[in-house]
Amino acid sequence: MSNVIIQTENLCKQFQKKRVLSDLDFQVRAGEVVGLLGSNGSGKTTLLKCILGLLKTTSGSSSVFDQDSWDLDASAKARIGYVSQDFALLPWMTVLGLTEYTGAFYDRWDQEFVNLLINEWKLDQKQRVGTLSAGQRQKLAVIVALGHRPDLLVLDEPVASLDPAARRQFLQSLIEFTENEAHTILFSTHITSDLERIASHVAFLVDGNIRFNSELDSLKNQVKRIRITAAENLPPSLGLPGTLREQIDGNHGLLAVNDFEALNLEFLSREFQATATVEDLNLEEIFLEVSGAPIQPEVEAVS
Ligand SMILES: Nc1ncnc2c1ncn2[C@@H]1O[C@H](COP(=O)(O)OP(=O)(O)OP(=O)(O)O)[C@@H](O)[C@H]1O
Repeated sequence: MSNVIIQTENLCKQFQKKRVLSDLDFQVRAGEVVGLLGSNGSGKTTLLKCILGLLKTTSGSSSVFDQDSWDLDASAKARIGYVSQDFALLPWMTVLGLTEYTGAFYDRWDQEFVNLLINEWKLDQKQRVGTLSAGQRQKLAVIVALGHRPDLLVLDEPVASLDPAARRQFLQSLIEFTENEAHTILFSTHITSDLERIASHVAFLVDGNIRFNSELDSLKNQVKRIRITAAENLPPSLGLPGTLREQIDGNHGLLAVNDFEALNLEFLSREFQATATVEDLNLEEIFLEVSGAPIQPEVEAVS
């Protein structure tokens, strides 16, 4: 059996004349916790909805559990948990009532696990859903999505309304959820620190396409910032492979590269009599480099 859970090939999504996703290839394998990072309006929600068959792709293909996303059968749908950004919960029900009501739709609903999460996340079982705060409602929506212990959990900005303590607790529960059983999680976020805490893989959505989709650690080994000081003025471009950004100012250069391991630093000293300092980047800095957003480090070498 294939361990590919999600697969898109040449996926395009257009709204009227506006192209949001363009020839997008993406893969998520069993057991991965993938954080989808992208700026506002980059198409994260659109991609998640195409994957889940809630939006029809304009062209290309998308599948989940080897089934066409647009044509998922009931058994495939039962293996998915999804929390959208604009989730709706029945306001007149109590917290407990809503979970029990939802559970009736699933064969493998785990009310004991649900009750545990309600307690851990400090929700009041008897409170009416309509009177919950935005953060409490978000917690409940996630609990409802977890109750049938889905093989694939898709969360669109799951922590947007949660305060830092609640975010930490939520992420801890999510980690436990994935550690105990082989679950696959795809979640979109713009909070890179959360992503660093729980994701095994990171995918950047930039200009309608997935720019990187790799393990978090290997991403950090690949993408580096390099400060160069040469004996004489440097040319406008050093022509290094995998350059994401290049700023040259006289004999100083500041580069970001996406394949540091393949880079031959000796070439720099030979060609330009240059010395190079290599800097590690955190995930936020990597995203800014990959997405081509303006960033501010000085070109001058640090002493
Ligand atoms: N139904 C729609 N009709 C027309 N345009 C749409 C529709 N849905 C989304 N869009 C547009 O597609 C683009 C991507 O939107 P999407 O909601 O997928 O982005 P996002 O990355 O999830 O953004 P955010 O981080 O702000 O939630 C936006 O420019 C949005 O205006």
